[in-house]
Amino acid sequence: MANKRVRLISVPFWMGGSRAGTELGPESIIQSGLARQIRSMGFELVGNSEVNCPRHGVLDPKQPKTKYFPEVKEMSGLVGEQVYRAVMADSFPLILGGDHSVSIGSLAGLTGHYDNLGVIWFDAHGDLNTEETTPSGNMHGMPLAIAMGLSKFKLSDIPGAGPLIKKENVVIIGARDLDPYEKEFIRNEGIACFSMHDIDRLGMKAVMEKAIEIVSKGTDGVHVSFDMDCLDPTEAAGVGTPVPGGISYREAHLALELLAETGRVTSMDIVEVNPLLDVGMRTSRLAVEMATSLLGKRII
Ligand SMILES: NC(=[NH2+])NCCC[C@H](N)C(=O)O
Ligand SMILES: [Mn+2]
Ligand SMILES: [Mn+2]
Repeated sequence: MANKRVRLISVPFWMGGSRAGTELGPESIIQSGLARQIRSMGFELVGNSEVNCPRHGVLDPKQPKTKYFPEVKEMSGLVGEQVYRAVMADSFPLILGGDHSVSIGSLAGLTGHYDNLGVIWFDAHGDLNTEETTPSGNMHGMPLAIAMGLSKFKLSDIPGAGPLIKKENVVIIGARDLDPYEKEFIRNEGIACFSMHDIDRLGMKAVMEKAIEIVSKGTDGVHVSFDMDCLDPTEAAGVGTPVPGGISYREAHLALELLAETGRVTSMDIVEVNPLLDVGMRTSRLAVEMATSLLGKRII
């Protein structure tokens, strides 16, 4: 990778998933050796900051379809600011969640700089729900919809955010638990979604080649959003919404190694690690491996 400066941005936030534990994710990932490993790969760690996001919230019974909305919005603004600053200082933002609503902030900050950002969304889920379609009211099921401008709450409602993410610049990888509206939307809008079926059928190498082609076409940056629940729960148990039949350890490494080789990835977030649900620190350690693989770590 060309950019040798990495900035770690910790976001201890849980309210997008309405379940405590993901606020402990960043600390646990760092404790698993992330900074040391990044440095030993020859990167300069230019910062390691924590976003001062809301830690507690009160559920508003009148807003069951957008739980903890004020907190999610506040967090997104704060994350966006730090991500934007990192990009402007010519460093690679590596954002540690937190639940997946953290990516609303990542994308707000990134679009402040990139006009035509490509996004690869590794996830068991689509995260394409809106306040109209959500089965849970949990906002970690909505970030991709918000980023594309499908919900009432739009990326552009966050100060500093730039243009919405374009549908043709998005690729979802690892999906296996989509809600009815999400399926319909993916089909009707022709969103590139490589489900577990596609990974089984084509193999991860072919899937990644197609995905890379899609996010590279005409884009000025590529963001990788890595929801740890894309992985099989036997590898990554420490997530709030595990779904059987996920991406294997080797498939995940291959995917991220192929992305690293392109030299086009400009930012990453790693989300949904919940140390309270983990087996030891396995999921956190795996998160470190995912990050270093994307940054270019190789076996030989
Ligand atoms: N980032 C996640 N883990 N999202 C899970 C979303 C689950 C479900 N689709 C929902 O909207 O509630
Ligand atoms: Mn997700
Ligand atoms: Mn998920």
